Amino acid sequence: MAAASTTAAPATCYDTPEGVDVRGRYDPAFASVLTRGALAFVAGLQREFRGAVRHAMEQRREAQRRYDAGEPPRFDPATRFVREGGWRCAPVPPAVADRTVEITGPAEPRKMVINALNSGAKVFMADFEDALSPTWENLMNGQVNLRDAVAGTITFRDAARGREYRLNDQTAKLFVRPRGWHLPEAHILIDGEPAIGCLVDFGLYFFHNHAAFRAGQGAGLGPFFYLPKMEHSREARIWNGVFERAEQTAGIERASIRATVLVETLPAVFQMDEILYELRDHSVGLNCGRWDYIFSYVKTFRAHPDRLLPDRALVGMGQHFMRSYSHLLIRTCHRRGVHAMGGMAAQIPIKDDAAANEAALELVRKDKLREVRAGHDGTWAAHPGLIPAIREVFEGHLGGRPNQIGDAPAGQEAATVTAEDLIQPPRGARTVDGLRLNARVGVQYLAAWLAGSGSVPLYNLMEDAATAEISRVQNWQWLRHGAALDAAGVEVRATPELLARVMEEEMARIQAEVGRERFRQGRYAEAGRIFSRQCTAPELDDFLTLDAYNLIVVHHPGGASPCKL
Ligand SMILES: CC(=O)SCCNC(=O)CCNC(=O)[C@H](O)C(C)(C)COP(=O)(O)OP(=O)(O)OC[C@H]1O[C@@H](n2cnc3c(N)ncnc32)[C@H](O)[C@@H]1OP(=O)(O)O
Ligand SMILES: O=CC(=O)O
Ligand SMILES: [Mg+2]
Repeated sequence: MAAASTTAAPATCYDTPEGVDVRGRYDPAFASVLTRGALAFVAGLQREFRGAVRHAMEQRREAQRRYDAGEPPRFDPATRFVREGGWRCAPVPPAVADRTVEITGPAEPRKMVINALNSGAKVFMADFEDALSPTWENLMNGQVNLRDAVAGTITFRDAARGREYRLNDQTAKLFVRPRGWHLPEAHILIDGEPAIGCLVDFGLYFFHNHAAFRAGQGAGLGPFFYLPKMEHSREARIWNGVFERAEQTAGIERASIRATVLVETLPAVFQMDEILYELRDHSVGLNCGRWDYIFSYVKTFRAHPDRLLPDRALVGMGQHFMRSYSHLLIRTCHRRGVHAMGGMAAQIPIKDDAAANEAALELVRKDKLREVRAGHDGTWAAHPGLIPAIREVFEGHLGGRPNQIGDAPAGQEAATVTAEDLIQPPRGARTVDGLRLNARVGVQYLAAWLAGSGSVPLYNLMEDAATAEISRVQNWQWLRHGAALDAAGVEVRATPELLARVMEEEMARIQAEVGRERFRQGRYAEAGRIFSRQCTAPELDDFLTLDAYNLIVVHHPGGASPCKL
């Protein structure tokens, strides 16, 4: 037997519990969050809840079969007692009573996390979802960033600009958004199956941060979360179970964890009371996730030619179905004593054109004024440069109060919102220019996502997975139903041949805009092929990011398993 070495060799693989295999690249920083204890916690969650998640995903498919057959989403007669009951959610945690402006952004890069926490917003929603491309590097760096942020030790040095980043004395409160239920985490296998992505995001973050968060940011409560893309209250029930299990494991009081659910699918708007009811001890409100909501409208009505959307740029909060959704959400939240959060205006600051910048800011102001007047308690900002204007609108309206949860409803409109209002088709023109813009934006977003960036500025707007999805499914819908499109006064049909021509021209335009070299080195050609295939697929892919996920999975033999051989 060889003599044992006196100096221990540095670890090069993860220390994993029974049944867990980590296939992502080894990195000592990642190993500091992928500890044996944390992985055992994630595995425990997966083992307890995987059956319920599988069932919920099957129920989504079953519901879609009904929508395809002509039955629209509706309020469930079986849960009328929940909608009509006089129950309320747990009181709002004092630490987050004021959520007038929430900045959002990906959990990686590190500099952005520091900027968001220092931005002057009340809350920072750190995103593992729409704004983050779920590469192994992004996810694990994101966990490291958040751990250091909660500890208050996060710093960053931008060597090229000679700039140091560190936290201010006053920072935003942290909410974390894990991925949706549908996304796997292929770099971590549990009992031979890919882990459920959101349980990895939630589990690692909760395990490492619950104590520091409650002692610091949460004033005894927390951690706080945003929960995306749910379609039914049974999915909220699973989250509630996950929270209870986490609280028990950590030995902290029940109802410590709090979460805001994004109402961003059409089926979920008919389930808002039921979702809040399932999470009533863990809830801190609902949010109007407008971009995924529009995406979901197309998905839900994919089989119905009488539900075609107009050009993407025309589907705003002014459309009747969107206004109805926002009013009903506000009324529902306030009846139950929690925040009704507004959504994201897509405009971002425009650096090189003062007039265009002022026009963009004015659109953001108008959007926020509509929200606060309707009764929203707070809203989202995509960029730190928007925060002063948004604060001014919200704080001006609220006059020093942290929220308007207890106010009388702003109008009668919400009291009379019907199922018909919620699904009324949006109005406006459908054009070949709209088809083109969808292609140009969809391809550039997908190229960025494949290269690791999940939120990008394109044509002076913020684009993320939710906005890009609208571009994809709208083109698919128009082609699927041979929509009549306006081309400078001439009507043309949306066909695969038209899309092929448009794609060729738009790919050339993208190359001209980004430059030949960047185009060649980027993943534009690959993104173009994927986007064309998705727009012409006989069956609509459920998610752009699910279809493309395999292209960003990188398995490393130096992960955990070889060390166990
Ligand atoms: C549909 C939904 O789900 S919406 C929610 C999900 N989407 C998002 O969260 C999008 C968030 N926003 C962003 O990612 C960015 O603002 C983008 C990609 C749109 C634009 O980013 P950039 O091109 O870097 O903007 P820009 O160059 O103007 O940035 C200026 C500074 O602001 C910082 N910044 C910009 N946006 C943010 C943000 N959301 N959070 C923190 N810092 C930010 C940049 O880091 C940069 O900092 P620096 O001066 O220290 O270098
Ligand atoms: O997540 C937010 C949305 O609009 O989608
Ligand atoms: Mg969304």
